[in-house]
Amino acid sequence: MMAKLFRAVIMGPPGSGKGTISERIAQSFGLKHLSSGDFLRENIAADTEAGVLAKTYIERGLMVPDHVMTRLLLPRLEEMTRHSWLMDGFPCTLTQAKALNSTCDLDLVISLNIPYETLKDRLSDRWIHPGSGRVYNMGFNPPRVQGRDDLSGEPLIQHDNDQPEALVARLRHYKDVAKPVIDLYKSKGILHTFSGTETDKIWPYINSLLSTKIPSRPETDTQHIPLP
Ligand SMILES: Nc1ccn([C@@H]2O[C@H](COP(=O)(O)OP(=O)(O)OP(=O)(O)O)[C@@H](O)[C@H]2O)c(=O)n1
Ligand SMILES: Nc1nc2c(ncn2[C@@H]2O[C@H](COP(=O)(O)OP(=O)(O)O)[C@@H](O)[C@H]2O)c(=O)[nH]1
Repeated sequence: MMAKLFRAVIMGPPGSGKGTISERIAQSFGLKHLSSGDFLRENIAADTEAGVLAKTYIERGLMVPDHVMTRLLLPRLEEMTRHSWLMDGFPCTLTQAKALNSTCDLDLVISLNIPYETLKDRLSDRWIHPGSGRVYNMGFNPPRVQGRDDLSGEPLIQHDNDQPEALVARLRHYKDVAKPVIDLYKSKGILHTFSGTETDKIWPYINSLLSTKIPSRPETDTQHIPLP
């Protein structure tokens, strides 16, 4: 158990490597990786009231409204009183960031800055294991057996909104809504931006930054936990 709890957020456009880097951080530093997208999908699968509502937006390629996101996520974060965590995919908007701010003090925000062409290439080749949120890429980190998750052997899927037609609008939207969030974290002095086209080249910088902030000893029970 770490002496001081550590709260971090990772931001970046779709395909920027938030999930991939979050997994590495979780493994190296023992933080819980919390994924808002996985949490939404679980709520949808479980037909919860918020999940049913969220689905109507996600199906249309829209962002889930702030009040639904905060109602879903903040109570879960408030319960995480004994763990250090890294939140991936939330906050997306200034309203969400302000709501998160009133719940907890963040120690650090990582922002990924990746060129559009790179995002497009990666996402058209992204495969996901829906049960766990594990992410593959046919070139970068292919599954051991094509089309199957390494651990469960279950089939992998692709998201429709990862295809290039949907991506331009998603990226434009990300830029618009993320700008004030990034400015907020910059003004708080907790923003760290990393730019590049390869996760393996960005990772050492993130790793060394975090090494100065938290002990690099993995807990035994970490890795990716979708929020319950
Ligand atoms: N704060 C958030 C996080 C997610 N979503 C919705 O949930 C979907 C799935 O979330 P996630 O898995 O984080 O997004 P991805 O589509 O995988 O995007 P990314 O590539 O950034 O991971 C998003 O497309 C969006 O509709 C949202 O509205 N608000
Ligand atoms: N080719 C390549 N693919 C990568 C790299 N980093 C991540 N990916 C893949 O790109 C896709 C998007 O990464 P992901 O972590 O899901 O990004 P997120 O949308 O920001 O969470 C996934 O299929 C990853 O496996 C990289 O450096 N090179």
